[in-house]
Amino acid sequence: MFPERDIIKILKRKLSKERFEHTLGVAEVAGDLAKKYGGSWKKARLAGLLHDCAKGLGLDRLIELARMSSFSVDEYEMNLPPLLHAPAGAFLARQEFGVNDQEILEAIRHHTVGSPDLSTTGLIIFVADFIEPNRQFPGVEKLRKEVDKSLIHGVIAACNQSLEYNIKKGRIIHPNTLLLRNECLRRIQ
Ligand SMILES: Nc1ncnc2c1ncn2[C@@H]1O[C@H](COP(=O)(O)OP(=O)(O)O)[C@@H](O)[C@H]1O
Repeated sequence: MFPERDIIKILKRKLSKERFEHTLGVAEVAGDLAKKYGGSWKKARLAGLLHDCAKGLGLDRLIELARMSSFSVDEYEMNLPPLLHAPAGAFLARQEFGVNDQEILEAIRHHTVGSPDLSTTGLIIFVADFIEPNRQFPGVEKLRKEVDKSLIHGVIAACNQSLEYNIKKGRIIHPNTLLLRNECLRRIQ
């Protein structure tokens, strides 16, 4: 696996300026959340750095990478192109960046819609993607406060945000976001 500084150099070349800054923001917040909530700082940072490594690739390439990925890609993802950079990213993280740690790869693979059995690193990346400092959307401050309460409260609020946003947009909803929300609600009851 490459050292962090080499990964950052490659990402700077591959990603747009905004996406690169978002990536650094997610890595920073993910590291802080790992310290606060007992995850691995190193895994959280690496998963944060690499979570969007496939963002910006064309649809054909995304489909190709997602098909090659050892992670299964479901019908929702195959039919919703904005979701494909997650499984494609997990594939690239292993092939191009030499990441073999399953927890990091799964955090990347599930970062967009979530999954009911996410690890601590997976939960951290899922929320960090919403609250990193460059994110500005109505409700982001409220979401940051929920993350301050607990990681699980933060994940529930992030699922709510994502579900409400995608419903308002009239989109087909990937059910994993709802399953993750239910699982987290069960954990705090
Ligand atoms: N459960 C879901 N069902 C359908 N689309 C979703 C779901 N969750 C997220 N999305 C959509 O997936 C896309 C990619 O999300 P994300 O990777 O977080 O994008 P970005 O980092 O560019 O904001 C967004 O358009 C988002 O609305």
